[in-house]
Amino acid sequence: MAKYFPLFIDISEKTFLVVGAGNIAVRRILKLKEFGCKIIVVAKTIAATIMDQQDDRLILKERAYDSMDVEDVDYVIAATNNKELNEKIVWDCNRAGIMVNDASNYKNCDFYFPGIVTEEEMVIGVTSSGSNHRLARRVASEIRYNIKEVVTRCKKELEEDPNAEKFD
Ligand SMILES: C[C@@]1(CC(=O)O)c2cc3[nH]c(cc4nc(cc5[nH]c(cc(n2)[C@H]1CCC(=O)O)[C@@](C)(CC(=O)O)[C@@H]5CCC(=O)O)C(CC(=O)O)=C4CCC(=O)O)c(CCC(=O)O)c3CC(=O)O
Ligand SMILES: NC(=O)C1=CN([C@@H]2O[C@H](COP(=O)(O)OP(=O)(O)OC[C@H]3O[C@@H](n4cnc5c(N)ncnc54)[C@H](O)[C@@H]3O)[C@@H](O)[C@H]2O)C=CC1
Repeated sequence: MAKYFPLFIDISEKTFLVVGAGNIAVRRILKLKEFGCKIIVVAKTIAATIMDQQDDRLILKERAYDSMDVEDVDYVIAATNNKELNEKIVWDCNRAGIMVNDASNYKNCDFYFPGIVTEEEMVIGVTSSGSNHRLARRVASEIRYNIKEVVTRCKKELEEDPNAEKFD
């Protein structure tokens, strides 16, 4: 039975702390940015791709993580290449009652980061419930490829006949 429920949360007024700024963290930072939240990044080394994107919604702190960093944030993503450190971040968050995601250990996550597909106002999140990351990626990618056509066609059909339901 699937147990990860896709809550759609308004994060535009929320603050994320992302610890780490390598490949995985950057992928997530760029995706989160599309949803308008404030993001604080703490990392010993920050990837060049986001270095020039600093503004009042993306704060970059190039230094080692400190337990105090989880104070006053709403959600935390632990995405360093040090599993023990990610685990410590999870511990700090659990103690402070903050929702946390550990990119290196599916067992440590309060929430998963899904494969995300957006098309205009439509948002689709894909997860395999932590069971098969490659499959989640593949399925998200296939939906990404088809989404524009599906949304455009459904809109057109609804405009032509709002009562004609194709499927239940
Ligand atoms: C549980 C979860 C927790 C979380 O939220 O972090 C998690 C955990 C882990 N992923 C790992 C590996 C990989 N993850 C991917 C890809 C994605 N992983 C994503 C989400 C999640 N990953 C969460 C729910 C996953 C689910 O739904 O099943 C996606 C959907 C979203 C995103 O990451 O942006 C994104 C597709 C994005 C897209 O394309 O749309 C690939 C493929 C690739 O990158 O090409 C690989 C290599 C796999 C291989 O090679 O087999 C490892 C081992 C790390 C290590 O070995 O060190 C762990 C840790 C563990 O399993 O404990
Ligand atoms: N969930 C997912 O989709 C996937 C998760 N992973 C996991 O994600 C993690 C990160 O992987 P990558 O981004 O490829 O690593 P990376 O090596 O590209 O980046 C690691 C980042 O952690 C930072 N860091 C290390 N020690 C730190 C400290 N004490 N304080 C602050 N920052 C520190 C580094 O400065 C760097 O920015 C790994 O643990 C890996 O197991 C890997 C593949 C996919």
